[in-house]
Amino acid sequence: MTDAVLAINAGSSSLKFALFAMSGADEPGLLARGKAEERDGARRLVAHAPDGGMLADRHAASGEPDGHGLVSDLLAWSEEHIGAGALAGVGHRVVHGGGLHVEPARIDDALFAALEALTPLAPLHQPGSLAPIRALRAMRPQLPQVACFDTAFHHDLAPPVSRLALPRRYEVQGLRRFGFHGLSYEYVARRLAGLSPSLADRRTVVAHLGSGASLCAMRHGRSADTTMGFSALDGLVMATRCGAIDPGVLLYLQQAQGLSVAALEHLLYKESGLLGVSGLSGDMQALLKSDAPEAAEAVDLFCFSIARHTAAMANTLGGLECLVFTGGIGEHAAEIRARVGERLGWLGVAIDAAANAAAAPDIGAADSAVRVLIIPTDEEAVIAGHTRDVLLGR
Ligand SMILES: Nc1ncnc2c1ncn2[C@@H]1O[C@H](COP(=O)(O)OP(=O)(O)O)[C@@H](O)[C@H]1O
Ligand SMILES: CC(=O)OP(=O)(O)O
Ligand SMILES: [Mg+2]
Repeated sequence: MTDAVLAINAGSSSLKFALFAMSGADEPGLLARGKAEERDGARRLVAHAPDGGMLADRHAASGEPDGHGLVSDLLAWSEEHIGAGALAGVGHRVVHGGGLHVEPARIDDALFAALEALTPLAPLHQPGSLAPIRALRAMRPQLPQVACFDTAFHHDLAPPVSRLALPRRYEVQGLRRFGFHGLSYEYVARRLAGLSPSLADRRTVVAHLGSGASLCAMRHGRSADTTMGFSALDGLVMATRCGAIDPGVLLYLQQAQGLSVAALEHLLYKESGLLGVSGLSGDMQALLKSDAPEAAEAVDLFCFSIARHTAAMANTLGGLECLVFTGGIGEHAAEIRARVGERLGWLGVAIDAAANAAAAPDIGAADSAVRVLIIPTDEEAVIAGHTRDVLLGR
């Protein structure tokens, strides 16, 4: 087996991963893809071959005192699969790179400490990004690890897009809008360019709709604007996050209702969004199946929020010529795509019902002024490509 890289995309409760061959080609070759998660006192690792065939479905009882269980399961399985000694390095999605970390970089003590210091900026994500890095540093100090930043794709956003309307002294301290989901947007930008250069030059809004959700106003393969800002709370309504909210609400909850900072953080990141409005679930599939009126209202607010912010992104671009859906909801929820498309009819969006139901790559109606595409994202492929390049020194 040739040398391989392991790409880790860690979330708050699960860890998506993929193994890629370290070929010299532009796109590293996929060897396996899977998920490791820990819930209800048990760990589970599932891996699939590129053709979808099952490679592993392993279960273990929780109880690693150092919390390294998922990572040691993953390392053990990876090395069994590709052969001992064949793992050249591990790449990670690191949600926050702050203003300083843009290029993918080999992780040393100094970089790890710098990324830990950014935790308050992404309290839901940064600990999840750093936990597998910490575990692997302890288990395999010699194994090269590379950080790839979700903020990087948006790093050259400039005022007014990047600016918060706060006193200047805060901007001097580094408070600005950063933007996230950059590895996904980088993948989509590459795919658009691969489809045709003229497509990449269109004024495009990419809707990354997963548990976290954001939009990117994109043109010529670059970010022109995005709905997430200083933190991953801003913009769209999400699974458990509120999205854009009147800051006066936060003052009211603290002043009039006595909510602590910790309680407020929990409310905004974990109890709001689709979960908060439905009172049932933050999972779109569950909400679409539910008969409860609150579930329908949560879905309606989600679609409204996407359309409202798409209009704002179109404003930044000076028009809308292409709309791309990606992420778990964007790729799989035809009803959400249809409802967003209906709301955006005034901007020239028209979705073909049959193409949409079939999740075709191109779902725009024949008379749509806007191209409408579904592009399944692959953050792990982007991580693997960057990791290989860093390891090869290019
Ligand atoms: N067939 C489907 N229909 C509707 N929603 C779906 C479908 N498949 C996945 N989803 C939704 O996609 C979301 C997860 O998206 P994903 O991009 O995997 O999330 P994450 O941010 O955790 O990576 C969930 O809300 C899930 O219900
Ligand atoms: C940045 C972010 O929101 O990530 P996720 O979608 O994985 O929650
Ligand atoms: Mg995601």
